[in-house]
Amino acid sequence: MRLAGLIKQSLLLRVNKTRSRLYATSVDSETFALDTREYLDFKKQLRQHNVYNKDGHTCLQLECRLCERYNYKVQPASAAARSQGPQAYINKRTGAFMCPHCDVRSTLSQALTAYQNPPHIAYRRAPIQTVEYKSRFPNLTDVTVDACEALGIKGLKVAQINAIGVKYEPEQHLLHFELRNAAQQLVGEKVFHLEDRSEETFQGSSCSGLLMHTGAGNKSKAVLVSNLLDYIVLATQNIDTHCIICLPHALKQLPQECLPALERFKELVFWLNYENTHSWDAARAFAQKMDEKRCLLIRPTETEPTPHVALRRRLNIRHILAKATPVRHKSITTFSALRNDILSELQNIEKVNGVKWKRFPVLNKLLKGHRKGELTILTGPTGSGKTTFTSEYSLDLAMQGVTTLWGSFEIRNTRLAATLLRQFVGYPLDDKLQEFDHWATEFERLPMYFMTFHGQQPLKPVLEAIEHAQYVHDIAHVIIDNLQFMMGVSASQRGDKFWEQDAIIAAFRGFATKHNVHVTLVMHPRKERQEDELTTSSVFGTAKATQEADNVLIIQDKRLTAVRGKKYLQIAKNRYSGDLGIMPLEFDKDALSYSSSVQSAKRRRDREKTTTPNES
Ligand SMILES: Nc1ncnc2c1ncn2[C@@H]1O[C@H](COP(=O)(O)OP(=O)(O)OP(=O)(O)O)[C@@H](O)[C@H]1O
Ligand code: FES
Repeated sequence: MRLAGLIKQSLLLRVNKTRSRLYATSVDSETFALDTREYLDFKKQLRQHNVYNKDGHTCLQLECRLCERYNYKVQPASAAARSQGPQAYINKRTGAFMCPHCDVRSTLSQALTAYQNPPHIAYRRAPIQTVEYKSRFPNLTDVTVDACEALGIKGLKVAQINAIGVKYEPEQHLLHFELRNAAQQLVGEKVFHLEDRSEETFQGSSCSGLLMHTGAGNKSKAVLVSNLLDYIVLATQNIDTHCIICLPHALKQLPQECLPALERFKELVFWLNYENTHSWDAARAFAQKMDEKRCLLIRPTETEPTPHVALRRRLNIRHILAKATPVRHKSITTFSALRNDILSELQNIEKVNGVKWKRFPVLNKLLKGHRKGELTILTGPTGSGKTTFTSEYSLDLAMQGVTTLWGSFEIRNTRLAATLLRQFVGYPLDDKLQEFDHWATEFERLPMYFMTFHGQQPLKPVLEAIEHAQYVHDIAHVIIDNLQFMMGVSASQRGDKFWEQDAIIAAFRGFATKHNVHVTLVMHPRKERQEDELTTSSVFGTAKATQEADNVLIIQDKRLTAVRGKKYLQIAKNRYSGDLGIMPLEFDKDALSYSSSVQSAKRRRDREKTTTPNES
């Protein structure tokens, strides 16, 4: 009981602390810094406890469990129902946890305890806070005809301005507008002094208020304006495609508490009043804060002035709106758009390094691992074991859960699968057929798929098949053995052949990047004299192949040219870490394996077999 009291007290204290912090300036509200690891842990917890959440443009939206409004015992089971309850927001840049219903803001770690499910027996949720904003203007009336005329907006009727919820304060001769947050709570007010045409903003403990005219229907687009005159002009135009929103502090500041109310919009058009170059910079900063991808701009020009000037000049407001251009081009990005990804990469460097091979520790040392989105080219002389090696290298990854798609154009799928199975088992099954069922059942559990193409194939259907498999089966690794089989028979001229190969490599490069899939291409080298060592330029075709590839692996066979020559795999290009080197390829014919670890395990087993009878 004492513990319960303590927890309740401490939670209340936290909430109160947070509330008092809200009284400070909005600069203070930006001092939260996202701890990426904490954020990822939080998300993991949400997933584990099946808490409704939605990744939005600037915030993670989730059901609020902070206060007594959330009752663990009577929660609706369906996610749809839970998405209707009180929603809280976590700013993805700062990590601030905000609940507009109770006007509470806290840090992630403070909020975390509320999401344990079921909660600790002694845990008590904070009491519900009521958001109470008391207006400074108790004597508001409907807007009068005189007040409407004093605005000086051409053609504006008093009924129109009253219809959008504007009120009039006769004593101070001002127009009054309500500021509401994401939960539609009244949290502040904005006024327009008719005497000197100045504006003022008043907010309560929260700085989350926006002035919003939604009109009829559920709109997914909004126009943002920076002053009340522009707001009145647009809100009285009956624009049925966009909500009209007035920023609370023009271009001076945009507190992060305002962002949750903008989450539902897929498109935000900035039609702002840029008084000076500073305000242009501010607008760009706002766009970044709101997620540039959904922001469009109307640039201040003679033909596209701010809304109330446009109305005065009898310009077509809807035409100007339609001309808004995206802030961001889909092919151009900025460092700030990438910074969270970079941070997350740095914090998860082991994951970024990729999946480690169990059979090839040397490859781990040099390549660091197998990563998605890369293009690997493997080459080597005819019959040197390219297919056998690729088969084992892909099997190793598939055994660790890398979903793999094989495109074997050279050898039939049955033969390839037989090789994979033998490598999986570690010995041939020809004289142990009784074991076949057992091993085949085990093998079937691997996430491996095979394309049914065989022989010469055009690129297009192959890419379509891969794209389908990638979507349906979440393929992470595609192997094409080998590339020369995708080249048309008709391209007999040398020049055409090179061009065609380059085009195929470029297509796979693009595919790897676009779908974040690792593509391994097996290629024949250009014909060179056997005694010459293969180099990256030995890869058949132009330099394009090696330029496009992230990794180039070459099987070097020195057995034919030197008495004590060996076979090894040379890492001739490694874009990720830059480490080059070689991996000896000792072959075990029984297991069709090049793996030193498989071979030493086998030697150990053999030794044990021979020593055991003597011992017994
Ligand atoms: N180091 C080795 N020693 C002996 N035999 C090997 C060795 N490596 C592979 N082999 C065998 O050589 C044969 C050819 O191997 P594989 O098909 O993998 O070569 P490839 O380079 O893909 O051939 P191609 O150039 O025809 O595509 C296979 O039967 C394989 O078991
Ligand atoms: S509903 Fe979120 S804190 Fe009360």
